[in-house]
Amino acid sequence: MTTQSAAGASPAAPDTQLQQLRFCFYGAGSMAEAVARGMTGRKLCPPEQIGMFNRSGGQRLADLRALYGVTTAETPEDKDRLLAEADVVILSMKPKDAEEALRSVAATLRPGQLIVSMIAGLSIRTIQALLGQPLAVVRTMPNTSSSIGLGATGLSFSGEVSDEQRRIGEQLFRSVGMTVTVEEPLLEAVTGVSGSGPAYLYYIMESMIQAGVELGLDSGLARELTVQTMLGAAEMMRITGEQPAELRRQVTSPGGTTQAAIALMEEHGVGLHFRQGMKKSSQRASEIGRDLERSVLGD
Ligand SMILES: NC(=O)C1=CN([C@@H]2O[C@H](COP(=O)(O)OP(=O)(O)OC[C@H]3O[C@@H](n4cnc5c(N)ncnc54)[C@H](O)[C@@H]3O)[C@@H](O)[C@H]2O)C=CC1
Ligand SMILES: O=C(O)[C@@H]1CCC=N1
Repeated sequence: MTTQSAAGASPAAPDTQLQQLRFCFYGAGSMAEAVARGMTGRKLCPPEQIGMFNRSGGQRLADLRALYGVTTAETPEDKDRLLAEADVVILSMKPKDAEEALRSVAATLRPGQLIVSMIAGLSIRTIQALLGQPLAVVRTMPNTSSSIGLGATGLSFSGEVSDEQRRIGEQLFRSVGMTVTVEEPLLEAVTGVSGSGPAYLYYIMESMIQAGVELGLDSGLARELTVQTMLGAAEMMRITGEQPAELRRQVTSPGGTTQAAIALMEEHGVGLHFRQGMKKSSQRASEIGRDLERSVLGD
C-alpha cells in the first residue's frame, strides 16, 4: 500500500494560523482532555477558543474549565453554538455513542468545517454518511501521551480535505507529539501499535514494579527504577537509532542474568503473546468499524 510519512519526534512550535482557529471537542473524556491539555500546554491557541462539552455536563466540565481555561457548554443551545462556530470539530466520544451523536449534529455542521475524528475503528465513509454530507474529515488515532506533548498520532485524510485543512490537522497533532500519515486501512495497525500502546507499557511497568517489590524493594524505589529504565531504553533507541535487538544484545551477557530472564520469557511465549495481543487490538478496531459501518450503511 501507501503513502506513509512521519513527522516530528518532539512537538512543533505553535503555528500562528492555528492561533486564530476555534476548536470544539464533542465529548470531553480522557482522550479529549489529553489533546486539549497538550494544546493549552503548547499554547496552540488561546484556551477560550477550545470548546468542550460532554453528555452529562456538571463537575467534569467545571474541572476542565478550571484546569485549562477552556470554554464549555451545558445547554443544547450552547453546544450547538460551539459546534457551529468551530473551524475544527473533534469527535471524541466512544464508538458506541458515535452513531447517535453524529446524526444529532448533522444539521448543525457545514461545509468548510474540518471534522477530526479520534474514534477507534470508525471509517471516514461512515462518518460522512452519519453527517449526511461529504465534509472534510481527518481520521486520527492518537494516544494519551498527547497530554504531555509526547503523543504519537496516525492521520488519514478524506478527499475533501484541502491543503490548508491538511496542514491544520497535522499541526494540531504535531503540537502534542509526533504524527504519521498513512492510508486509512493502516490506522487499525496504528491503533494496535501506538493507540493502545501506552496501556501495554503500563502493563509491563506494573509487572516490573510488582516483581521488584516481591524481590524485596520498597514500592517507591521499584517504581522509580522502573520508570527510569523505561525512559532510558526509549531514549537509547531514539538517540542511537539502533535496532532494539542490538540494544538488547548489549545488555545480555552470555550465561548471565538477562539471558536467564529472556530465556524464561521466551519459553513461556511472552513475545509471541505480546504480538498476538497487539494484533487483537488492531482486529478489534476493524470489528468496531465494520459493526458501525453495517449499522449505518447496511453493507
Ligand atoms: N483513551 C485512549 O487512550 C484513546 C481513545 N481513543 C478514542 O477516543 C474516543 C474517546 O475515548 P475516551 O476519551 O477514552 O472516552 P471517554 O469515555 O473518557 O470519553 C467519552 C466522552 O464522550 C462523551 N459523549 C458520549 N456521547 C455523547 C453525546 N451524545 N454528546 C456529548 N458527549 C458525549 C462522554 O460524555 C465523554 O465525555 C473513543 O472513540 C476512543 O476510541 C483514541 C485513541 C486513544
Ligand atoms: O481502548 C480503546 O478502544 C481506545 C482506542 C485506542 C486506545 N484506547
